[in-house]
Amino acid sequence: QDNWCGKQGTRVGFYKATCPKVEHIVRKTVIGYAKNDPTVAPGLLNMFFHDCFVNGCDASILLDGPSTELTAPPNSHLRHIYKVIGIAKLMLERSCRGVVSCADILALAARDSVVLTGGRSWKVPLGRRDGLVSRASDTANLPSFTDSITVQIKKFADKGLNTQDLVTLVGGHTIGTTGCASVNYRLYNFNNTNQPDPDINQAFLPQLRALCPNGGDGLRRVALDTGSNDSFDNSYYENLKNERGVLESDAMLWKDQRTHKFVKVFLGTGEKPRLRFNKEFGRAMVKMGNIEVKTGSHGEIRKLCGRTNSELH
Ligand code: HEM
Ligand SMILES: [Ca+2]
Ligand SMILES: [Ca+2]
Repeated sequence: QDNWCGKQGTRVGFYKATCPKVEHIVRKTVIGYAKNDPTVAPGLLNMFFHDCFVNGCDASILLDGPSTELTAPPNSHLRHIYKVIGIAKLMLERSCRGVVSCADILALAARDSVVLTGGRSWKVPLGRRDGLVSRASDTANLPSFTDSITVQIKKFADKGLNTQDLVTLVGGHTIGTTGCASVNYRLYNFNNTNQPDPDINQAFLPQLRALCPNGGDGLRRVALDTGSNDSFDNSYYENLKNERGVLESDAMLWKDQRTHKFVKVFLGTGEKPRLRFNKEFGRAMVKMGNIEVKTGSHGEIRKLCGRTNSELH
């Protein structure tokens, strides 16, 4: 635990003197890719989460090579997202060589992705340094779509995030898709009952079955927020309420009192305090973005996001 510094490691405006164009360059790059490919914005957001939860927000997810995090199953749908960060890094090396970390580029790109899909912006504290290790096996502790609420709460608590942060951050599922492989088991033979998961809305079930046919291709993608997967809005929570959550871990948020109350708050029907999802999301992202951040003399500023500097010699 001594190779990272805690919460105060990052700050807004970290590159103000050394690379004033950093935000502009990252945003332009993200826009350039996202306008031709709807998987880019959700991919970048998902990638930032998977980076922060494994060895902290240190771009470990971007290191390439055999048995790195990127080769692990939870990240297999993110491989093509790597090039967006790679290009932004190339442009930044031209303007301000050796200054901006890949971890910070990913933090900015995740924010830009939310804004591009209609979410509210926030200021991103910067100053993360890039990590030196990336192991596929370390991704085993990422939250899974079959995790109970108790396990979900525990995994977030282990990273300093509370239950409200959990419900807020999983709201990232308002954009993007999942592979049918993470859904099929709910649709046809749930827990060896030969029946679907009873917590799926009866009218929604045939819709979902049509998208993920029995025995069909597990790589087929379906929206996580049905009807609104390209828009960063409240609809995800409406779907949870209507038993139209696609992942089992999402559907459980509505069933369990510990998380139910926060879903209700975002639907405007909960107890006080009244919180708005679009505002709370940015706040929770800043918190997630500070997980086990490396600063000072820890880590390095990579020259290429896919390789540690020592690998380049
Ligand atoms: C309990 C916590 C969570 C679980 C169990 C979970 C699970 C999943 C799963 C199974 C997928 C589909 C992946 C695939 O098909 O390969 C997914 C996608 C996604 N997740 Fe999560 N997730 C969680 C939290 C989060 C958080 C905190 C964020 C961001 C703040 C996030 C953002 C996303 C996004 C944007 C996608 C869509 C990716 C794409 O379209 O490429 N998730 N998640
Ligand atoms: Ca990491
Ligand atoms: Ca949505």
